[in-house]
Amino acid sequence: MKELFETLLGDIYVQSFFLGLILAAFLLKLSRRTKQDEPPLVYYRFPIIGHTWSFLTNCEKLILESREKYGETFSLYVFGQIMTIVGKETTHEVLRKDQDFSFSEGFRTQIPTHLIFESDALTEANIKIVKDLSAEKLKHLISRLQNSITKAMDLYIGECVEPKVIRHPAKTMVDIIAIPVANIIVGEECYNNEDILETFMNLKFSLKHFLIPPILSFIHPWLHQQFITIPFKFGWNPISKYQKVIHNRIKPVIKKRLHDKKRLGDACVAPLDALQYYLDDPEVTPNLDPNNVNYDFIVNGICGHIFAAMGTTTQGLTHVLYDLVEKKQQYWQELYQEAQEINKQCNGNELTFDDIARMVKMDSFVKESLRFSNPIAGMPHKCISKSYYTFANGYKIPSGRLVILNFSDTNNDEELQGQNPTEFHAYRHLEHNSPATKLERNFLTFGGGKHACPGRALAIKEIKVFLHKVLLKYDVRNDNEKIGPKRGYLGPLVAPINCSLVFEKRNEIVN
Ligand code: HEM
Repeated sequence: MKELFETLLGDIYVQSFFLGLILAAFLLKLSRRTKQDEPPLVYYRFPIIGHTWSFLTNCEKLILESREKYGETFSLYVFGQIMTIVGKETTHEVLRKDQDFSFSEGFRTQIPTHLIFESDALTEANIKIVKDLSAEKLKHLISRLQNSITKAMDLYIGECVEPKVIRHPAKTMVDIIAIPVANIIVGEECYNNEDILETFMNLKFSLKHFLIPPILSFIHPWLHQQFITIPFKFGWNPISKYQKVIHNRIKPVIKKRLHDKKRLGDACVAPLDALQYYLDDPEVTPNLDPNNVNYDFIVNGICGHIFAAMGTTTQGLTHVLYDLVEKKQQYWQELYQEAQEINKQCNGNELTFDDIARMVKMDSFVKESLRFSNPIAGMPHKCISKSYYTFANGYKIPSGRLVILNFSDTNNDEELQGQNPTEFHAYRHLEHNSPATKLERNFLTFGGGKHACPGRALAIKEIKVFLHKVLLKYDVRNDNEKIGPKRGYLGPLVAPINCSLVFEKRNEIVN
């Protein structure tokens, strides 16, 4: 009895200690104020809740009104933490100063990818691979890219002699894009296996468990971080199933490639894909030992590529496709003519790199559509300066602060975008001779500075080739012309669109 009493008492001490801590954290939050030289903290009525509710339910209004009242740089209090929102003037300062702001650190506060498949060495290796594939080597990949896109379209859209309703276009785009991306990442020998393609299609979705509202951050953001990483402490890994698939498929390919290299020496022609970089490039895999290959490193590298490439490209492609269908009256015929001319010039044969470069109207349409698919505010960057950072506008923020880019401020600005910035004008970028891959102050889809997306040229080529083929082969319309796709936001993010599309084979004969 005495022992039980002592145990309970012990527990009570421990419980009171933690309760006390939580209470202290709450009280601290009640009196939370920013320092004088910090960006202004937008007024809020309810302590603790701060701006959380309006951030989730009407972010557009909150950001617009705060910007009008407090200026270009201001802070909000969301889910128990102060975050600083920067507008068009300061956005590029944040993107440029990679010593002071880190997107990967900011992203990790939402999804702890670093605990699953990332390490600094691997991230650097992957950036190098993508930069190389998406620039110099891209010319040599065009043929494979379009063959695999054609194959994927045949498989998931088909001939459509009779009208075919595609109920979940976003899912179909994932299925289609998985094929060319897998081809370029894991190579021709194994990309076509069903389990590999499923891995490319689904890996990203297995991380959705992390996208829970950070309720514990109301007490302290650290608690939410601890909470989402608890499962890892018990050995759980949401992508282990996919890591196994990749491991089993690439191991025999790697063994054969290394064997061929040993046997043939310089006469061995190295395949062109991301996988080969881990075997050939000392900057990617220093001290590769062919007799003791570090498969985990390569498998995790491939998971990193899938994570970076799949969701972004398919989301972009889905938006562009919906825009093409929605703005059919205005643009379809003109874009179809451009596609037809290019198709005639290449005699209906494979498109070359230059043919794709000639799709200038399509390129501008894609860029405008990607601009319109931007969130209201996003790309959280964590301030990683030693103690604080002073913006060019004089405001100071402490290290650890999350800085969010106000995309609307850039996208709605007439000086940056030209006339009527909030209206969809497909050829706005063509008029300024600004291709979709070009990073400029007025286009934030691919970020900017040293860490700007290195895969953008590849992604844009995939999207353009796919749409070129769609224009030539099909007529596409909304399943329900009257309703059309519903567009909106989920908090600051663009809500996924879902509206069935009908594909029907075109009557005109191409060529
Ligand atoms: C439409 C498609 C895509 C979009 C919208 C997109 C967007 C982005 C953005 C916003 C960033 C962060 C940029 C920054 O920090 O300033 C990024 C980084 C990155 N992206 Fe993409 N991306 C796309 C496609 C791809 C593809 C196809 C690949 C790979 C094949 C890729 C690989 C990467 C990598 C490796 C990084 C990290 C770069 C770094 O930290 O230095 N992306 N992407």
